[in-house]
Amino acid sequence: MHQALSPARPDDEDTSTITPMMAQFLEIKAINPGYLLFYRMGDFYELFFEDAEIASGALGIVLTKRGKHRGADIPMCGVPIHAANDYLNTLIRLGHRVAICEQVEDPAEARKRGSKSVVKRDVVRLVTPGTLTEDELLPQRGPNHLAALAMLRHGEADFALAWADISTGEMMVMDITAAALGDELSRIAPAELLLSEAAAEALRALGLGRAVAHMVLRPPEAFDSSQGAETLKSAFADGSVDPTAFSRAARAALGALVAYVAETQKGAAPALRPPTQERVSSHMAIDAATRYSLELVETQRGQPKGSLLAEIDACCTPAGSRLLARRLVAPLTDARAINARLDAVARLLETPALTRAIRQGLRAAPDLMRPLTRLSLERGGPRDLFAIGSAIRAARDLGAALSGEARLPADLSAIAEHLAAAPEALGAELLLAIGDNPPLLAREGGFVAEGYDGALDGERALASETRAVVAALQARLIEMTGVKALKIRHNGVLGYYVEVPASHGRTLLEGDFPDRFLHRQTMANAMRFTTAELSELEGRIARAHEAALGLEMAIFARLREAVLMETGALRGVADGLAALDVAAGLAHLSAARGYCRPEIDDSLAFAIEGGRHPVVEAMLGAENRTFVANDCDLSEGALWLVTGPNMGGKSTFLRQNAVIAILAQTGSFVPAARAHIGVVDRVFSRVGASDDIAHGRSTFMVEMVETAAILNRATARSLVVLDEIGRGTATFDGLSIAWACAEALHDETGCRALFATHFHEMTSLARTLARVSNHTMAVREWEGDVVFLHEVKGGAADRSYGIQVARLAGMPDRVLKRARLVLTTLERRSSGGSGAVLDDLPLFAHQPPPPEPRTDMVQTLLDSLRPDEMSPRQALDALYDLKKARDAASRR
Ligand SMILES: Nc1ncnc2c1ncn2[C@@H]1O[C@H](COP(=O)(O)OP(=O)(O)OP(=O)(O)O)[C@@H](O)[C@H]1O
Repeated sequence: MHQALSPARPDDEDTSTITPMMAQFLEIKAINPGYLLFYRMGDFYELFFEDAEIASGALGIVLTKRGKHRGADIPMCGVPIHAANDYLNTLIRLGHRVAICEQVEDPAEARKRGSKSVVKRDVVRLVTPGTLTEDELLPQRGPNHLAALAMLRHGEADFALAWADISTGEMMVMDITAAALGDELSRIAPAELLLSEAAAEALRALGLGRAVAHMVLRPPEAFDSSQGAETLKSAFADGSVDPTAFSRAARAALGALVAYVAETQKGAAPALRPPTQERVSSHMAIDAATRYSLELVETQRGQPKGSLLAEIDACCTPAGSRLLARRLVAPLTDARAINARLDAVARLLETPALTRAIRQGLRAAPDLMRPLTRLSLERGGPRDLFAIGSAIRAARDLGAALSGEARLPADLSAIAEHLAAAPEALGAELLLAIGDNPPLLAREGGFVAEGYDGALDGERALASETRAVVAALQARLIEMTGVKALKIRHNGVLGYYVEVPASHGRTLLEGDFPDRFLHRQTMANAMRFTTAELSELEGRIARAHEAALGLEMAIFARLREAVLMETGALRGVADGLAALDVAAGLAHLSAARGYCRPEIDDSLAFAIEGGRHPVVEAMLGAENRTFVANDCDLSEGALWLVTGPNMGGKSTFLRQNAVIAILAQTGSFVPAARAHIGVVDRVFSRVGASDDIAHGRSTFMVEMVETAAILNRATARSLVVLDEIGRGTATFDGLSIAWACAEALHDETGCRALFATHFHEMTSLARTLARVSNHTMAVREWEGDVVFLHEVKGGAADRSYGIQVARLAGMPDRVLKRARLVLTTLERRSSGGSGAVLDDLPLFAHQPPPPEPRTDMVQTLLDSLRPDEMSPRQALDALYDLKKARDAASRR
């Protein structure tokens, strides 16, 4: 958590020994505790004291020193302005927060106050992980959330979580219980979480002390609900937000969030949207362990590539990808809403030419929300205006293409309406006004297209006509002075000046010329003069430049204002584009991968025919291997016990069914031949457990904690997918726990469940529990090897084939032989009915294995020889091989 980085305060200082600049630094530093201070000096941001030490370590830049403070050197390091974003990026990723302190007056003004005076500086912005707006600093295809957690205590603690993506202006809020906090924090994945010390304490007590990497402690008063209501009222001065519509906790969370945004953006108003209220029950609950187990948005190694999201994301725009990511981690639970999304995908699938055209149009549509936010924060530039213009044009075209279609499903016609409302005139004006390849920032000018503004064109012409004017003047002066080598030149010190070779200098210093030519410099071989005419020309050009820049800035301001006036419509357009991109992307994916439309209703069905795992299928496809499709029917609370060898495809089968449920409720078609799913309220998947060293919990402990959570939270509507519960402890303990869990899921929860186990004893549950049935992964034995068919069939596995799998893995022969011996003994004993097999297991009566029969290898070699087909050379080689084999056998 963030603390003040430097305790130094100006009033602690002996001010007589510190320079005015250092005094200014310390003052600014003191009012921005917890931030690394980027202190602007010329073309650098400098950092001092502890900030410099932290930054030089984090950024790998040289730590130097500058002057002394209380007798000690002041550590310093600096980053050049032009590369500041790269350095900021690194610091923010490491969880630091940075205060950007700029010079806020012209150094000339400061000089007027005396030679020792310091240029006024002020913090213009606080950069924190959750409040980024620059494209270079933001994740391209994912959201960047800032969240605030408010906690009210009356008996039980009541929480509310508010979160926003500052770069797009979306803001959400949710009342939430302590039990649901972990799931929601992991779904929202805030880049930064604001909370009070008391709420942080509560999170720690819930085992969520590390649920968010960057937590920022705020004082308790930041979470005052009446203050929160006031903050909301003034942030949405148009009355679009009624604070009484939210609970007390929600007002507190929203207030803290909005106030922090204002504080970090230093009063520039970000284009936040009125908050949307979410309810925990409106989406399928997927806890952190399930998200991890199913590799929804990243793999278990933390890579986006290889995740389910990466596999199904066929979107053409970053905004579409962001929306898909949001939908995938929060699938819907309302069958009607899910079907509405599926209708849109189905319709686009039926009209491939339209879908192709839409996707092409989307590729030409730049991101709309991030430029809009930057403009509203006064951080935008011509490139943002141009992007908005292009997006409007693309939206109008797409809207027209959609509206031309008959009988559009509801979701698509809502999208078409949003797109048709794109402010056409504004879009056209922006594209007319801004020239090609516009710069990021407006300050240098040169971005308004030629022909857009007559007055601007006039000023520009004047500035560019300079060359001709100078040439004419030079010719006149040559004629007047008779000095053929006279030249008009320009430099930064003199501006425009006349230069003549030294030998002609005298000419201009005599007669009437000194009235006209003012001597300025004598060089080794030239003399320089200025003239009134040249000064006037200089002034005119500078004024033309200034006037052109002034006109451009006025045009920029007017266009920016016009864009901001349309914020509401543009948000609708952005939403429409993103939703269209998701639907078209999913239609494209379904066509390419042969997905089917799932049948979704409020029943308790879960019937999948020919289901596949999208990621494993794609991976196998890349190697020209085929995925074996499998059926699964868990309707009405059925529990499938799945046994079978390792590597047989159990984990894949378990995961694919959970993934199909999630995809279906996200509104996507699914990798199956047919799927009928009654809405699932929660998915729990524990496949491939890992230990949690960071929390000091062993694999077994993690598994037990997670299984306990499932038994406590699953309902009859849930889908539970469990892999090898109880394998991490002694056989009988493990078996007993697995047995009791299966019974509890069947008798008490009654949920739809897949339960994979290596305990073959459990298969007898099918005889006593009505909805339990046995299934196994088919294998074939061939010449002592095991071949996995990856096919799920009814019945129990007869053996586990562990030793064969170990052999495939390259386990040494000696060890395999010994294992076979142990296995045979164990099997003989247990089938003999003796309960106490453990005491005299061969584990404790280890005999070295009998030596290999000497002839084995020699025999094999001999058998393989075909003397009639051998050349003399091959026969000789075979003889050597035989001798070698005999020697090796006798050494054993
Ligand atoms: N249905 C399938 N069709 C084709 N190949 C498959 C199928 N299912 C799994 N495989 C292949 O088999 C490999 C092993 O699958 P999986 O990890 O699901 O096995 P497992 O039985 O869970 O093994 P373990 O118990 O050791 O974790 C996969 O990486 C994949 O290459």
